[in-house]
Amino acid sequence: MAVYTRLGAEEMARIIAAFDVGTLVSAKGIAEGVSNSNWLIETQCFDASKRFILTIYESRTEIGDLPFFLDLLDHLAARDCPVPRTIHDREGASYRLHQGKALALIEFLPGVSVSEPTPGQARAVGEALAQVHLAGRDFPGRRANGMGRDAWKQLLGDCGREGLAALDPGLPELVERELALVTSEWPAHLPHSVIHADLFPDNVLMLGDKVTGLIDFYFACVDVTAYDVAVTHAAWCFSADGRHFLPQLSAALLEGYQSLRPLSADERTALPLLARAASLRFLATRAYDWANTPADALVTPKDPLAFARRLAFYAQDCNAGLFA
Ligand SMILES: Nc1ncnc2c1ncn2[C@@H]1O[C@H](COP(=O)(O)OP(=O)(O)O)[C@@H](O)[C@H]1O
Ligand SMILES: N[C@@H](CCOP(=O)(O)O)C(=O)O
Repeated sequence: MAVYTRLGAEEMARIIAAFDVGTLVSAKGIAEGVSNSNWLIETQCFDASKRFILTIYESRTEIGDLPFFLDLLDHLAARDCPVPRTIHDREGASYRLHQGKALALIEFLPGVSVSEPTPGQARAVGEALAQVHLAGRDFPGRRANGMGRDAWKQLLGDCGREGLAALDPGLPELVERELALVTSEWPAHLPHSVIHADLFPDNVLMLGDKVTGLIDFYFACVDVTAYDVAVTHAAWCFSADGRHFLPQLSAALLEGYQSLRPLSADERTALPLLARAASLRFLATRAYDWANTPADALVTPKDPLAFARRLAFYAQDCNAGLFA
């Protein structure tokens, strides 16, 4: 469930009236998602019925970052990437403030998030990711990766050796070794670009093999481009529990990506390390949330060990050639 902010019907109608989208017909809270509050909004504009997503940004999204995220959506949409456009209000602003929180109205896109992707779907996601990387090249916005190496160190440090060992006795040693490795060998020389940084299946809307929407750009930033390929690989090419690597999905994802943006030899060489880094990043947030989510919270924390298993997989010598 992700509706943290309660809005009465009249209040919702006043919010929607600030946009030139017709009159409010219905507003349904959306259960999926964990970070922000989302509603599916239906309006009537002359004879046409229209749908939008209203998002109220909660504590994890900095208001100062919204121009980067929302301008990026408009930039990518204008270059035919399958991302939702932001609906600007009657004064031309991409977000508004409401009782101290920011809110935005976003184009509704059709499609569903798949939970057991096929190779055809993985290929399409690889293509869509490359499309974003290429279309983002002339985006002028800048945002550092707030969930980069320093953040992983902080989050994993906060968990402590005992906290990690409570999840799995071998975890402290694995984390210590891998954190030292990815920090000392981080390939800062590789090309940078705008990256999504969280392109999991639940952030991709699809109809059959077609990507109809890439959503949830709220970790987007400028970072090593191939790191985004590694994040997407870790997110899509394993069973959800991380126990099984799915080689057909891996081949299809990389093929789709490279059909639009071929990886350089240096990027391919760095991908095994970047995949270990990507696994650490999600292990870090999940381990932290596992220990720190209050028991009565309306959110189910995600399993950190699913990413510890991916990390152990990518770290095996026999898998170093995975991206060759
Ligand atoms: N533009 C959109 N079009 C259609 N559905 C959307 C759109 N944006 C979000 N959603 C729906 O809202 C849910 C939560 O959105 P998301 O941005 O992932 O929230 P959170 O940031 O809380 O994770 C998605 O799983 C999807 O069902
Ligand atoms: N994709 C991350 C969780 C990020 O949450 P989101 O709802 O904002 O996408 C994970 O799986 O750990």
